[in-house]
Amino acid sequence: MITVLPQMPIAISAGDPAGIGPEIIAKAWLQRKAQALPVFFAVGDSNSFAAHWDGPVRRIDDPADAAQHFDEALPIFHMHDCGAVTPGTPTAEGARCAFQSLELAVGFARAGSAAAMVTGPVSKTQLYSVGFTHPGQTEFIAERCGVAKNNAIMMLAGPDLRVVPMTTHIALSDIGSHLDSRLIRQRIRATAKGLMRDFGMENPRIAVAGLNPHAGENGAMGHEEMELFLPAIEQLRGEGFNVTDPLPADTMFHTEARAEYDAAVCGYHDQALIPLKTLYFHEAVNMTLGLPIVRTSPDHGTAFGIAGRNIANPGSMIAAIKMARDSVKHRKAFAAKKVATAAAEAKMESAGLHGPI
Ligand SMILES: NC(=O)C1=CN([C@@H]2O[C@H](COP(=O)(O)OP(=O)(O)OC[C@H]3O[C@@H](n4cnc5c(N)ncnc54)[C@H](O)[C@@H]3O)[C@@H](O)[C@H]2O)C=CC1
Ligand SMILES: NCC(=O)COP(=O)(O)O
Repeated sequence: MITVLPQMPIAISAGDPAGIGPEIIAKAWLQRKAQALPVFFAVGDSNSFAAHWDGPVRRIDDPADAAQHFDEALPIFHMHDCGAVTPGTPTAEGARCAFQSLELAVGFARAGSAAAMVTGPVSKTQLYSVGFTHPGQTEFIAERCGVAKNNAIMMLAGPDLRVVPMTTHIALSDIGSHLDSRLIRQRIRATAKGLMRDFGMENPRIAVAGLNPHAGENGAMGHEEMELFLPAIEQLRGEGFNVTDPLPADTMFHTEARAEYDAAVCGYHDQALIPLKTLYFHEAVNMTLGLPIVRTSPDHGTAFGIAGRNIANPGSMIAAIKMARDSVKHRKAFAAKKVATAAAEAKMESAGLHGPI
């Protein structure tokens, strides 16, 4: 007899209840069939969804029940009542709710009761005001997963462009003191490994953006490229990674240039995110590489200014759900390949075929 296992759902933290998170999750659910989306459930206060949407919801208290309701209603793992929600007007109670839904969704993914997690948009200002001490969700999730923050990579991915900021949510004036050769090596190495594991690439091509105009113009416009970037790049090439020299950042994002690499590793947040969001705002996904779990997110924020008006575009949320699903598949294939390679190695070993000929 064939046992049909229930579909493992994806957990989506609702984000700030006063932002567009609940609306885009609901709109993604409405498009579940047209977009062939996998089963997912929201994690949050089911009442806060009612402030944005009057469609069908079903409270669940076990992720395993999401699949049986998904056709008829949006499954919501209801945490507790988070107070009155006015779209567009964030509150401290709402921020605590967002924090808690994030924590719960990480737990579901870590426990294996969700196949992956997608995070709804949160406001950093709001989270900081209720005691959130991490720069962003990326670092929080990394910590909860026991991953050093430098090995958790924020990658934003659109149809033909993936970007990684080596420094994330810090002031421009602090970038110089954060960037060193070790961080550059960690970021590039983890990016390449993440592309292999989460995107099924064999030998990813990494383009490195110089920090200074014209990538420093041989030291005339800055020394970081020669003193920090090149030594790190040389070492990574020695380890077998496919990495460019630092490239002038202003000319590496046009159509033909993008075809030359699989990910652009950039010095700082806006150097990476401006080209990506300009090209693909409603299609791009924020994905954390280097975690034991799969985590994706829409590329945009809470958009308080349009919350409650039913005009939020769910494109990036839908892309985030699809990317999470695809990444789970890639990870399974990657793990299977590793097992097959290890088995072949063991066979060679036992047949005495290893060692010098
Ligand atoms: N992944 C996350 O949780 C992120 C959170 N944020 C947070 O969001 C808050 C607001 O940040 P902003 O810089 O204003 O960025 P934002 O992405 O919330 O909004 C920027 C602009 O894009 C529009 N917009 C955003 N998403 C949209 C959508 N799905 N459909 C239609 N229009 C959309 C907004 O109305 C606004 O005009 C901040 O507190 C920030 O910390 C920002 C980026 C990512
Ligand atoms: N600008 C990207 C962003 O804010 C996402 O950060 P995170 O909360 O996913 O770490």
